[in-house]
Amino acid sequence: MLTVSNLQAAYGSTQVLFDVGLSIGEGEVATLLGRNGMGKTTTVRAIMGACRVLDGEVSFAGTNIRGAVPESVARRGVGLVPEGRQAFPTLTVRENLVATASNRLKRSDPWTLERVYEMFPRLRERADQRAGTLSGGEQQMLVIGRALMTNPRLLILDEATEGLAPVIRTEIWKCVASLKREGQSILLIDKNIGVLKRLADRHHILEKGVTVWSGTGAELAADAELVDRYVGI
Ligand SMILES: Nc1ncnc2c1ncn2[C@@H]1O[C@H](COP(=O)(O)OP(=O)(O)OP(=O)(O)O)[C@@H](O)[C@H]1O
Repeated sequence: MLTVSNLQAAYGSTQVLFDVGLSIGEGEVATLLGRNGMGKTTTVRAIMGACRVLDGEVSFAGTNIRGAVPESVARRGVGLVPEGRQAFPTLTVRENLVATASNRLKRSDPWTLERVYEMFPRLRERADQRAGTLSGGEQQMLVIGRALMTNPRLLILDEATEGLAPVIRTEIWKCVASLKREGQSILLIDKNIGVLKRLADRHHILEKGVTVWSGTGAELAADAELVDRYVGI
Protein backbone atom coordinates (compact mmCIF):
# COMPACT_ATOMS: atom_id res chain seq x y z
CA MET A 1 0.00 0.00 0.00
CA LEU A 2 2.79 2.45 0.90
CA THR A 3 6.35 1.98 -0.26
CA VAL A 4 9.05 4.54 0.40
CA SER A 5 12.58 4.07 -0.85
CA ASN A 6 15.78 6.08 -0.73
CA LEU A 7 13.85 9.09 0.57
CA GLN A 8 15.91 12.22 1.08
CA ALA A 9 14.47 15.44 2.46
CA ALA A 10 15.58 18.79 3.81
CA TYR A 11 14.47 21.84 5.75
CA GLY A 12 15.90 24.75 3.76
CA SER A 13 19.48 23.82 3.04
CA THR A 14 19.75 21.34 5.94
CA GLN A 15 19.32 17.75 4.79
CA VAL A 16 17.60 15.65 7.46
CA LEU A 17 16.63 12.45 5.64
CA PHE A 18 19.36 10.64 3.73
CA ASP A 19 18.04 7.20 2.90
CA VAL A 20 14.67 6.31 4.35
CA GLY A 21 12.83 3.21 3.24
CA LEU A 22 9.67 1.68 4.58
CA SER A 23 6.73 -0.40 3.48
CA ILE A 24 3.24 -1.04 4.75
CA GLY A 25 1.01 -3.70 3.24
CA GLU A 26 -2.77 -3.58 3.01
CA GLY A 27 -4.26 -4.08 6.48
CA GLU A 28 -0.87 -3.97 8.17
CA VAL A 29 0.22 -1.99 11.19
CA ALA A 30 3.79 -0.71 10.83
CA THR A 31 6.00 1.46 12.99
CA LEU A 32 8.76 3.99 12.62
CA LEU A 33 11.11 3.67 15.57
CA GLY A 34 14.12 5.73 16.60
CA ARG A 35 15.32 8.17 19.20
CA ASN A 36 14.32 11.84 19.27
CA GLY A 37 15.42 13.84 16.27
CA MET A 38 16.19 10.83 14.04
CA GLY A 39 13.71 11.90 11.36
CA LYS A 40 10.43 10.11 12.07
CA THR A 41 8.19 13.17 11.87
CA THR A 42 10.13 14.47 8.89
CA THR A 43 9.53 11.15 7.12
CA VAL A 44 5.80 11.56 7.69
CA ARG A 45 5.95 15.16 6.48
CA ALA A 46 7.84 14.07 3.38
CA ILE A 47 5.24 11.38 2.63
CA MET A 48 2.50 14.01 3.02
CA GLY A 49 4.30 16.45 0.70
CA ALA A 50 4.81 18.88 3.58
CA CYS A 51 8.58 19.29 3.36
CA ARG A 52 11.20 19.50 0.64
CA VAL A 53 11.94 16.10 -0.87
CA LEU A 54 15.30 15.91 -2.61
CA ASP A 55 15.23 12.39 -3.95
CA GLY A 56 13.66 8.96 -3.59
CA GLU A 57 10.33 7.29 -4.28
CA VAL A 58 7.01 7.45 -2.47
CA SER A 59 4.42 5.11 -3.87
CA PHE A 60 0.91 4.89 -2.43
CA ALA A 61 -1.70 2.43 -3.67
CA GLY A 62 0.31 1.93 -6.83
CA THR A 63 0.72 5.63 -7.64
CA ASN A 64 3.82 7.75 -7.33
CA ILE A 65 2.89 10.54 -4.88
CA ARG A 66 6.32 12.07 -4.47
CA GLY A 67 5.96 15.79 -5.05
CA ALA A 68 2.21 15.79 -4.48
CA VAL A 69 0.85 18.55 -2.21
CA PRO A 70 -0.62 17.59 1.20
CA GLU A 71 -4.24 18.08 0.08
CA SER A 72 -3.71 15.71 -2.80
CA VAL A 73 -2.02 13.08 -0.60
CA ALA A 74 -4.94 13.34 1.83
CA ARG A 75 -7.45 13.03 -1.03
CA ARG A 76 -5.76 9.82 -2.14
CA GLY A 77 -6.46 8.35 1.27
CA VAL A 78 -3.65 9.15 3.69
CA GLY A 79 -5.12 10.34 6.99
CA LEU A 80 -2.60 12.00 9.29
CA VAL A 81 -2.95 12.62 13.01
CA PRO A 82 -0.01 14.98 13.40
CA GLU A 83 2.16 15.47 16.45
CA GLY A 84 0.67 18.02 18.83
CA ARG A 85 -3.11 17.54 18.65
CA GLN A 86 -4.35 19.99 16.13
CA ALA A 87 -8.11 20.17 16.61
CA PHE A 88 -9.88 23.31 15.37
CA PRO A 89 -10.21 25.03 18.79
CA THR A 90 -13.20 27.27 18.11
CA LEU A 91 -15.30 24.55 16.46
CA THR A 92 -17.36 22.13 18.51
CA VAL A 93 -16.52 18.45 18.68
CA ARG A 94 -19.22 17.62 16.13
CA GLU A 95 -18.12 20.42 13.80
CA ASN A 96 -14.51 19.21 13.98
CA LEU A 97 -15.59 15.71 13.05
CA VAL A 98 -17.64 16.73 10.04
CA ALA A 99 -15.42 19.61 8.85
CA THR A 100 -13.14 17.46 6.72
CA ALA A 101 -15.24 14.28 6.52
CA SER A 102 -15.43 12.51 3.19
CA ASN A 103 -15.82 9.12 1.62
CA ARG A 104 -14.00 9.74 -1.63
CA LEU A 105 -12.82 6.18 -1.87
CA LYS A 106 -16.44 5.02 -1.61
CA ARG A 107 -15.95 2.68 1.31
CA SER A 108 -18.93 0.40 1.69
CA ASP A 109 -18.91 0.79 5.47
CA PRO A 110 -17.84 4.41 5.92
CA TRP A 111 -17.04 6.10 9.19
CA THR A 112 -19.94 8.13 10.55
CA LEU A 113 -20.40 10.36 13.59
CA GLU A 114 -22.18 7.46 15.25
CA ARG A 115 -19.26 5.07 14.72
CA VAL A 116 -16.77 7.62 16.04
CA TYR A 117 -18.96 8.24 19.09
CA GLU A 118 -19.12 4.48 19.69
CA MET A 119 -15.34 4.29 19.56
CA PHE A 120 -14.92 7.33 21.84
CA PRO A 121 -18.04 7.80 24.00
CA ARG A 122 -16.50 10.89 25.63
CA LEU A 123 -16.81 12.68 22.32
CA ARG A 124 -20.54 12.04 22.19
CA GLU A 125 -20.92 13.51 25.68
CA ARG A 126 -19.03 16.60 24.53
CA ALA A 127 -20.45 16.91 21.02
CA ASP A 128 -21.44 20.57 21.45
CA GLN A 129 -18.38 21.62 23.42
CA ARG A 130 -15.70 23.71 21.72
CA ALA A 131 -12.59 21.64 21.01
CA GLY A 132 -10.31 24.20 22.63
CA THR A 133 -11.92 23.49 26.00
CA LEU A 134 -11.37 19.71 25.89
CA SER A 135 -8.67 17.94 27.88
CA GLY A 136 -5.53 16.87 26.02
CA GLY A 137 -6.71 13.27 25.84
CA GLU A 138 -10.15 14.25 24.54
CA GLN A 139 -8.54 16.46 21.90
CA GLN A 140 -6.39 13.55 20.79
CA MET A 141 -9.44 11.30 20.49
CA LEU A 142 -11.13 14.05 18.50
CA VAL A 143 -8.24 14.38 16.07
CA ILE A 144 -8.16 10.60 15.59
CA GLY A 145 -11.93 10.62 15.04
CA ARG A 146 -11.58 13.46 12.56
CA ALA A 147 -8.96 11.51 10.60
CA LEU A 148 -11.21 8.43 10.57
CA MET A 149 -14.09 10.52 9.21
CA THR A 150 -12.01 11.04 6.05
CA ASN A 151 -12.14 7.23 5.62
CA PRO A 152 -8.39 6.93 5.08
CA ARG A 153 -6.82 3.92 3.40
CA LEU A 154 -3.78 4.55 5.56
CA LEU A 155 -3.94 6.19 8.97
CA ILE A 156 -0.74 7.74 10.34
CA LEU A 157 -0.51 8.43 14.08
CA ASP A 158 2.50 10.56 15.02
CA GLU A 159 3.03 10.44 18.80
CA ALA A 160 -0.69 10.10 19.42
CA THR A 161 -0.28 9.16 23.08
CA GLU A 162 2.47 11.59 24.03
CA GLY A 163 1.87 13.42 27.29
CA LEU A 164 -1.42 11.69 27.99
CA ALA A 165 -2.57 10.05 31.22
CA PRO A 166 -2.14 6.25 31.26
CA VAL A 167 -5.90 5.65 31.26
CA ILE A 168 -6.33 7.75 28.11
CA ARG A 169 -3.35 6.06 26.46
CA THR A 170 -4.97 2.72 27.12
CA GLU A 171 -8.17 3.95 25.50
CA ILE A 172 -6.27 5.10 22.40
CA TRP A 173 -4.36 1.81 22.12
CA LYS A 174 -7.65 -0.08 22.38
CA CYS A 175 -8.94 2.02 19.51
CA VAL A 176 -5.84 1.22 17.44
CA ALA A 177 -6.21 -2.51 18.18
CA SER A 178 -9.84 -2.40 17.12
CA LEU A 179 -8.95 -0.53 13.90
CA LYS A 180 -6.35 -3.19 13.19
CA ARG A 181 -8.94 -5.94 13.62
CA GLU A 182 -11.10 -4.13 11.07
CA GLY A 183 -8.23 -4.25 8.58
CA GLN A 184 -7.22 -0.58 8.75
CA SER A 185 -3.65 0.02 7.54
CA ILE A 186 -1.79 2.11 10.12
CA LEU A 187 1.63 3.70 10.52
CA LEU A 188 2.54 4.33 14.15
CA ILE A 189 5.20 6.53 15.68
CA ASP A 190 5.31 6.31 19.45
CA LYS A 191 7.64 5.94 22.39
CA ASN A 192 5.71 3.06 23.96
CA ILE A 193 7.79 0.36 22.35
CA GLY A 194 6.17 -2.40 24.40
CA VAL A 195 2.74 -1.58 23.00
CA LEU A 196 4.08 -1.17 19.48
CA LYS A 197 5.71 -4.61 19.65
CA ARG A 198 2.36 -6.13 20.56
CA LEU A 199 0.36 -4.26 17.94
CA ALA A 200 2.54 -3.96 14.87
CA ASP A 201 3.29 -6.43 12.09
CA ARG A 202 6.34 -4.62 10.78
CA HIS A 203 8.91 -2.17 12.13
CA HIS A 204 11.41 0.29 10.68
CA ILE A 205 14.21 1.83 12.70
CA LEU A 206 15.58 5.27 11.82
CA GLU A 207 18.98 6.53 12.82
CA LYS A 208 20.05 10.01 11.69
CA GLY A 209 17.77 10.05 8.69
CA VAL A 210 18.60 6.54 7.50
CA THR A 211 16.51 3.37 7.82
CA VAL A 212 19.01 1.11 9.53
CA TRP A 213 16.71 -1.87 10.10
CA SER A 214 13.36 -3.14 8.81
CA GLY A 215 11.64 -6.35 9.71
CA THR A 216 8.66 -8.16 11.10
CA GLY A 217 7.53 -8.16 14.71
CA ALA A 218 8.98 -11.66 15.13
CA GLU A 219 12.34 -10.55 13.74
CA LEU A 220 12.41 -7.57 16.11
CA ALA A 221 11.49 -9.78 19.06
CA ALA A 222 14.31 -12.18 18.16
CA ASP A 223 16.94 -9.45 18.46
CA ALA A 224 16.60 -7.85 21.88
CA GLU A 225 19.73 -5.80 21.37
CA LEU A 226 18.29 -3.92 18.38
CA VAL A 227 15.83 -1.88 20.41
CA ASP A 228 18.49 -1.09 23.04
CA ARG A 229 20.93 0.01 20.38
CA TYR A 230 18.64 2.25 18.37
CA VAL A 231 15.65 3.14 20.49
CA GLY A 232 16.78 2.84 24.13
CA ILE A 233 17.58 5.97 26.04
N1 LIG B 1 11.10 22.82 10.77
C1 LIG B 1 12.36 22.40 10.90
N2 LIG B 1 13.40 23.15 10.46
C2 LIG B 1 14.68 22.71 10.58
N3 LIG B 1 15.03 21.53 11.12
C3 LIG B 1 14.05 20.76 11.59
C4 LIG B 1 12.67 21.13 11.50
N4 LIG B 1 11.93 20.15 12.04
C5 LIG B 1 12.80 19.19 12.45
N5 LIG B 1 14.06 19.56 12.18
C6 LIG B 1 15.29 18.77 12.45
O1 LIG B 1 15.22 17.57 11.71
C7 LIG B 1 15.74 16.47 12.45
C8 LIG B 1 14.68 15.35 12.49
O2 LIG B 1 13.57 15.81 13.26
P1 LIG B 1 12.22 14.99 13.38
O3 LIG B 1 11.23 15.85 14.08
O4 LIG B 1 11.86 14.43 12.07
O5 LIG B 1 12.67 13.79 14.34
P2 LIG B 1 11.80 12.74 15.12
O6 LIG B 1 12.52 11.45 14.93
O7 LIG B 1 10.39 12.82 14.72
O8 LIG B 1 12.00 13.20 16.61
P3 LIG B 1 10.95 13.47 17.80
O9 LIG B 1 10.67 12.13 18.37
O10 LIG B 1 11.74 14.33 18.72
O11 LIG B 1 9.76 14.17 17.21
C9 LIG B 1 16.12 17.02 13.81
O12 LIG B 1 17.52 17.26 13.81
C10 LIG B 1 15.36 18.31 13.91
O13 LIG B 1 16.06 19.24 14.69
